[in-house]
Amino acid sequence: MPVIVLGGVTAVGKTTTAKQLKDQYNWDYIEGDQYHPMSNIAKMQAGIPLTDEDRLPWLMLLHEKLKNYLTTNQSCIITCSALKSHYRQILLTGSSDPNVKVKISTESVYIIILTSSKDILHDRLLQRQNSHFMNPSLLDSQLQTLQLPANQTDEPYTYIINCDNHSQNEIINEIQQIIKQ
Ligand SMILES: Nc1ncnc2c1ncn2[C@@H]1O[C@H](COP(=O)(O)OP(=O)(O)OP(=O)(O)O)[C@@H](O)[C@H]1O
Ligand SMILES: O=C(O)[C@H](O)[C@@H](O)[C@H](O)[C@H](O)CO
Repeated sequence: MPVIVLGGVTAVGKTTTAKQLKDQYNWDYIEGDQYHPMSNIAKMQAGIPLTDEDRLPWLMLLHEKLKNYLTTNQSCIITCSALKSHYRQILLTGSSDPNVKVKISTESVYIIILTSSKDILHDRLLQRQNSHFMNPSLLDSQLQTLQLPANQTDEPYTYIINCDNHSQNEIINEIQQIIKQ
């Protein structure tokens, strides 16, 4: 039973893709943004980038969710930017100590980072700026913070999908291929 974390910078399509997967498979769906403390939402609204410290309690909460789904062998899609390798490690270990080893079984975990070009993201952010808390001015810092896995050996559970020139159905197909492997 897969537990999928959909990551990537703001406006890359995490929520859109998660909702389509939920509708298609009837899997549970956890919208990561709903677990940010209000202080984080206020910072993002004000155009202030989150720090590692700001993100830590949020990542820990999402780790608990992920762990519960894995231990009860239920499927779930979690949206969570998971921009840095260290954040993905926290999602899996529940600890910010890089020396703590992953204790959960990662064979059903798929952290899928969606990517897209800055121009596309910029246009999307401007289009939705009156209906979403995220301040479009944060795009640069999101892209600077994004750290893709160096190689599959370092992060065997992390995958990347470049969404440019892909229809929504093609993105879903790529995810289906990843979880079938
Ligand atoms: N593949 C796509 N093609 C065209 N538009 C898209 C695509 N995916 C998402 N969008 C649009 O881009 C905007 C951002 O999408 P979405 O909310 O899914 O991104 P997100 O990664 O969840 O963003 P955030 O993390 O900032 O909440 C929405 O207006 C959505 O309709
Ligand atoms: O790690 C982060 O900086 C945040 O999670 C952001 O990515 C936002 O929550 C999201 O993009 C807005 O929806």
